[in-house]
Amino acid sequence: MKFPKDFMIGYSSSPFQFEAGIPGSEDPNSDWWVWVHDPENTAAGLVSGDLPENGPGYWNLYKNDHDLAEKLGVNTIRVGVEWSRIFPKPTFNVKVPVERDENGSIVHVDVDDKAVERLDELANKEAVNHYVEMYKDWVERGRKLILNLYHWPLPLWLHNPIMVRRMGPDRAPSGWLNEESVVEFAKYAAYIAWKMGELPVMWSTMNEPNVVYEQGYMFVKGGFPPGYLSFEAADKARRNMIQAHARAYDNIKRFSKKPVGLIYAFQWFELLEGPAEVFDKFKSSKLYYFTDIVSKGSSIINAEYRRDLANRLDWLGVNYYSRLVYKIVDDKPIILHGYGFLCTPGGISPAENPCSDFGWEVYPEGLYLLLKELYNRYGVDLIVTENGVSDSRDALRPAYLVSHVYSVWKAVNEGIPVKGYLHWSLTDNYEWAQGFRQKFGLVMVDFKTKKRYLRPSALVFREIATHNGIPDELQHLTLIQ
Ligand SMILES: OC[C@@H]1[C@@H](O)[C@H](O)[C@@H](O)c2[nH]c(CCc3ccccc3)c[n+]21
Repeated sequence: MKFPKDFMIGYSSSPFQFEAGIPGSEDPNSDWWVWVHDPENTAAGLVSGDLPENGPGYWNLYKNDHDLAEKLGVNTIRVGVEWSRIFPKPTFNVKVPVERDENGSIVHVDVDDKAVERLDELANKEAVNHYVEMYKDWVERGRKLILNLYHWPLPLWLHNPIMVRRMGPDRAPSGWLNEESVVEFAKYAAYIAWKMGELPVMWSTMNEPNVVYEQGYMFVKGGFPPGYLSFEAADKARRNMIQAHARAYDNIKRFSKKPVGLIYAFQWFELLEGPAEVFDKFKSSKLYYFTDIVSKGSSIINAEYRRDLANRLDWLGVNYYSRLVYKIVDDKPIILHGYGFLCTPGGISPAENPCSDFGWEVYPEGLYLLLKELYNRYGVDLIVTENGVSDSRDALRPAYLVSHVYSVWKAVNEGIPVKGYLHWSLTDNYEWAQGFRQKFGLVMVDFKTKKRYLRPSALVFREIATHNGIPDELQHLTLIQ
């Protein structure tokens, strides 16, 4: 079972979860930083109390991890740049032309050469140069880099989550709830494309915008900032993030010819029983809303076509971990516990699939079904930009890895243009509100010594990467045929 010769195999990471760990690498200027250090959040059990400054230390140890990645046969990594490191101070004063339509939507932001030069004066040059140094180290090994501009933290001057939680979004810097975030994001995106355009083979504007507004304003028990329950706020954040993606897309294109995509949190939505047409409508409105709009310009809910939002998806990053299982009762979708993300940690689902330490059901079939559905819906190149399992004993991961790679291979073999498989992740890292208790690494990290240790799955991964597919002698591990 071989992939095409230029197939991308590797891992994904994010700045906030991997960079800090060695003294001097801290970035205290983001909403997530203050959020996980907030004593009230810790006392309330919203966050774990673990701190990112005790993390894997990629900011300083990047050469070691790149060496390790090479040894494991990695040819591509998806990484990020932290907005709050680049612009620790507000960029509002760099004025750029903004055009609105009759409804006040931001349809155009024009960040030109003069504007990026002025942003360059505001930028934290030490951070900029360090990112260039880190990522050049990888690219100069003749390997590929995919650069994602936003993976959840916002600069404090844009979003103060403690103030929002205490005083409400109208009397605090409210992040994605405020339309100015659209303009500031477009400026930040343009600046990075101008400054680092030579490094990546492809761009992504955002990682999982849906998780940011769902966890921040709806499922507020998950411990995401600002933990402010409001469906209206979730809607507003979603609207602004859609616009921010589109305006960033336009401005990256001014400074770079590389493809610009979006990395999104998908689950396989499975219907156990009930009318399929009701379920498909539900899926379109829930799962495909954001990507429908940035590819087709409209969605099942927003039928009004937005030319300024359409055709802004050169490629689609698919983050897949598990499924969500529903039944339809009186035309209403009811989610079934025990399956998918609602499984019991360390338990077994009703379908007899094992569940991870995080309580996520192992369901590799879902990745194949999802890739097929996404290609039929959007017709763009796909990359599995995240897939992995929280598994401290490495008991599930060998079969999890081979089975999901098999699902990708099956899709590729049917002509679906999946261009890569990036595992989540190379090393253990800081799992947001969960801190260090979830272990997603192929490689274990001793967070006291920062030493890295290969889990057995790292060797399984190496066999797959160096073989560029699943070697015959590993096919017994796949849970699916
Ligand atoms: O939870 C593992 C990883 C995170 O470490 C990544 O930063 C994030 O991109 C990511 N997304 C998902 C799937 C969606 C999800 C997010 C948060 C909580 C539960 C599910 C899993 N993960």
